[in-house]
Amino acid sequence: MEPVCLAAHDLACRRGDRILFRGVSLRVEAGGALHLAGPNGIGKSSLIRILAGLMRPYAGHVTRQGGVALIDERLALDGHQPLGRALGFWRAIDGTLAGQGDPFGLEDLFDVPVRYLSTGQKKRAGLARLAASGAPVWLLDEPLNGLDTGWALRAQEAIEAHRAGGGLVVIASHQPLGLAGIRTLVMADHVPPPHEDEEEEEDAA
Ligand SMILES: Nc1ncnc2c1ncn2[C@@H]1O[C@H](COP(=O)(O)OP(=O)(O)OP(=O)(O)O)[C@@H](O)[C@H]1O
Repeated sequence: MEPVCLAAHDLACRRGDRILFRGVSLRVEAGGALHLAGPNGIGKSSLIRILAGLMRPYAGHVTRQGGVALIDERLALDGHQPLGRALGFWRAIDGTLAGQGDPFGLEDLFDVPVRYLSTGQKKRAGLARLAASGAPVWLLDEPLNGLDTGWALRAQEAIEAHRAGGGLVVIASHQPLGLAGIRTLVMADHVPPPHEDEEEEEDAA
């Protein structure tokens, strides 16, 4: 079995003229879970994008072992396709097989165009695509947003099953999470003091 691990060393993130965070190091092994916690705008989504390799860090580096799957507020499914075909498109690209059951209760919606799905149904569709991707490293940006209580529990059960199967998860969430042994990265601990940005500009000049 291929090794599965996500690690980051001394990451800093700059957006516009602001350093959002610095000194973020983390390591999540197979079966592990890490919660990114902090208020709106602190940089959780930015960190997830850096971990996914979609954004370059201002400093530091990330190492990934194992394929990565991401969900965030952008639903990567064609809104004009019926849900069944939209999910099938990705199954063909990801090279995964159909017939993994219907853990997100979508079968009755397969003929409905993706754009007509409700917020929670869209979120379930995103989770179904993620689960079908076969990638061991899950990066989840607010995965429970829009889900009712029952589906939020089912989503967390799917995350636990993924971990039990040797996957790992990093989750940015404002919702309480009931995942066994999950660690928390408090983003507020990594916000630079005010005016540090300007000092940095002077150093660079
Ligand atoms: N392209 C950009 N250019 C400049 N600033 C940006 C850009 N994208 C995001 N930001 C800023 O970076 C900060 C962090 O945004 P981010 O989305 O990472 O926060 P977050 O912790 O995920 O917030 P939330 O809890 O609201 O989802 C915000 O102040 C945001 O306005």
